[in-house]
Amino acid sequence: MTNETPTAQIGVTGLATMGRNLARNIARHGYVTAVHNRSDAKTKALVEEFGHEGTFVPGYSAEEFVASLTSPRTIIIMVKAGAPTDAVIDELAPLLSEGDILVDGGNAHFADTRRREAALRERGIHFAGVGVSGGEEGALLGPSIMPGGSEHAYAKLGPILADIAVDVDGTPCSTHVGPDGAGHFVKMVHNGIEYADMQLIAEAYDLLRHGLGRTPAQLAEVFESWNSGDLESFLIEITARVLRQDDPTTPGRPLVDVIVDEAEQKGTGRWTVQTALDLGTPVSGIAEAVFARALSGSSAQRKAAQGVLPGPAEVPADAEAGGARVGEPGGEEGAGGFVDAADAESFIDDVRAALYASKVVAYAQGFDMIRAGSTEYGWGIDPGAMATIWRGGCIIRARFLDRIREAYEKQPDLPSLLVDPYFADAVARGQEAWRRVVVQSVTAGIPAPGFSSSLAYYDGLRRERSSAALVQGQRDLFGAHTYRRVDRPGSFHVEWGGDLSESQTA
Ligand SMILES: NC(=O)C1=CN([C@@H]2O[C@H](COP(=O)(O)OP(=O)(O)OC[C@H]3O[C@@H](n4cnc5c(N)ncnc54)[C@H](OP(=O)(O)O)[C@@H]3O)[C@@H](O)[C@H]2O)C=CC1
Ligand SMILES: O=C(CO)[C@H](O)[C@H](O)COP(=O)(O)O
Repeated sequence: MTNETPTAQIGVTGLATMGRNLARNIARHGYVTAVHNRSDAKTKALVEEFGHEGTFVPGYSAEEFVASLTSPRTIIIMVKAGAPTDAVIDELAPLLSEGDILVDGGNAHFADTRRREAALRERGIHFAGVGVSGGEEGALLGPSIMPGGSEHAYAKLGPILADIAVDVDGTPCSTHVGPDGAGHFVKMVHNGIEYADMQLIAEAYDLLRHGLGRTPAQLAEVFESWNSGDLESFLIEITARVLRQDDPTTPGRPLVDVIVDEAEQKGTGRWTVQTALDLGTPVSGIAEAVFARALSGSSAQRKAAQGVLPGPAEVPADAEAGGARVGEPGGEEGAGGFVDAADAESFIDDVRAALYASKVVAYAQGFDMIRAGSTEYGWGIDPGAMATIWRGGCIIRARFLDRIREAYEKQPDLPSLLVDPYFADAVARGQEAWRRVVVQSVTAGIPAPGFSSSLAYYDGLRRERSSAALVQGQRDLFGAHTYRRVDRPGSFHVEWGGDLSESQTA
């Protein structure tokens, strides 16, 4: 324990990729920053390498770290989600006093945040679950921040977070989301949308590669051109960078062709889908993205199916392989694709339209889920404010978030983003192309679950009658589960095993 007078205005514990850069960002903004990590090496390295960037106060034990902070203390935890976060809270909480603010900036499950907030509130400690997005660079230069927790905690925390968040058009990408788990809930949905967006871009790439037989570097140009239109976004920008990159060990061989084609996941996309199932919100685009990652990783099943399950007979073998066999350079422009060279430009336009429309569906589903979560937990989340803070800093930052913000500003109770006049018109203009792309993907045997499920969702929303009437009839027949009628209120049942008369049950 140190006897020195505490000087640090804020502390960060957990100095790996995110915590280290977040601490540097805070210190660069003039805050005296206490830093601590379970193992000392990271603390020492931070102070040695970046000590000149601001005023850091290293703490080599939890006691020393806490003692270096002025009261009421504010501490940001930036460690692995789950048990490590609980371990850090358990170590810090006994050292804290009433009125101190403990912030979890990791990717915690919102239910854990609710539990932790309730437990710490009983001890007079304000616990704030804060979503942070932007990766390593964002943490340093300005992330998008989704703070949850009490108004009291936010009154102290808000100005610091606004200082370190990225700024778009004079507005910081940080705003109070709502109490207890609201911030981590919104961060989880952000990540679910991230999964969907990445899956859709990957499908667009797959279709273009196999449809046109172009090299990844040639496709990088397509994505670069898309990035100056309505698809402009961080994920499109980095897609072009990845596709342009050669294997550092073999110049001329595209990096994307030597990366193992099994997508990993830390869990936030899966949590989004699990939570959506509980809330009854159809986030089919996000679910397809999670399942596509799982299928990519089902190596035993994939290996067993290859060479056993046939693809479409009329598609040239070259197009199925897409000139993308590991170790081979990509095909020449127009060679080996399933699209005629003369139709290449219109195919590219169609894929762009399908990507845009599917992306609108993914965001529409994500925003529906935020509304459902907010209603369920009484958080009072403002969807337009979430679109505003996602415009910069985060992984899903995109030009069209401005349009989403405008849509919710005009109509805060918008039933679906898809019915906002701007998006309804944009999707309507692309829907024929979207349908053509889904048909082509099916015909060519190239899976595009994101494109096709988003289109099915769109059709499911817009059709006046759905096939669910038959499902209700089936449920009533086998289980007397009853159905509602279009022409009368109440619940009804048919005597299926008897005289087929209908009775009203409620
Ligand atoms: N990486 C990213 O792009 C993003 C990450 N996040 C989230 O931010 C948090 C930090 O992520 P990241 O920087 O990548 O680091 P990691 O998720 O890899 O976590 C490493 C840190 O956790 C600490 N830690 C692990 N177990 C324990 C434990 N039992 N007790 C105390 N400390 C422990 C490590 O300490 P030690 O050095 O001693 O091992 C280290 O400081 C995570 O919750 C992550 O999900 C959020 C947005 C983006
Ligand atoms: O939180 C993030 C960005 O906002 C991380 O990048 C995200 O956790 C990556 O997730 P996964 O490893 O599951 O793809």
